[in-house]
Amino acid sequence: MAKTLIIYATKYGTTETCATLLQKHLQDGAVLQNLAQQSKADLDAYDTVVLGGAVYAGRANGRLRRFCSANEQALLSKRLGLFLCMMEEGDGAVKQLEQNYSQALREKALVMDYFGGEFLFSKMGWLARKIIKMMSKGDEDVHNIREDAIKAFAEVLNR
Ligand SMILES: Cc1cc2nc3c(=O)[nH]c(=O)nc-3n(C[C@H](O)[C@H](O)[C@H](O)COP(=O)(O)O)c2cc1C
Repeated sequence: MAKTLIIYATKYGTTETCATLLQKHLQDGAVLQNLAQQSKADLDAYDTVVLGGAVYAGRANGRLRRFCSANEQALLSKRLGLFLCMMEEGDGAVKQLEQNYSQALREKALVMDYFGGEFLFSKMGWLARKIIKMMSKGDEDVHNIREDAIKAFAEVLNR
């Protein structure tokens, strides 16, 4: 039985890409769970749980936030990893992690990081496309996944 469960929420697919990259770097054969397909998890079956989602207008994916608050007690008994996808970097990204995961989860986490993000225009609805086009001053897809951070995150959990 795999010992690690990676639970994630995504709107445009980037968090899923990052979760899959993380799965490849984890040694014990982690299982992926998309909260849009299955919103409840059998946490008893795993000793390590990774939570991930993306930030939109300063807030993490609602499915992820709801899962974290509904399962906080169970999550606090696990080896825990927390990540978020976003375009912000540095201090801004650290602030998003602090604002979107509870203090209890952050204190319990063995590892917490941001994995970067992407703008994938073909996957956005018209409103998001319009807003992001204005913000990024262009309509070219942007790929900014921090693969080194994903690898380093996995290495902590592999110890
Ligand atoms: C409508 C919209 C709002 C966004 N707001 C933010 C934001 O406030 N801060 C940020 O760092 N990134 C923001 N992003 C970037 C997303 O976090 C990034 O596109 C991420 O890769 C999306 O992940 P997903 O494909 O898993 O949904 C936004 C993207 C969209 C489309």
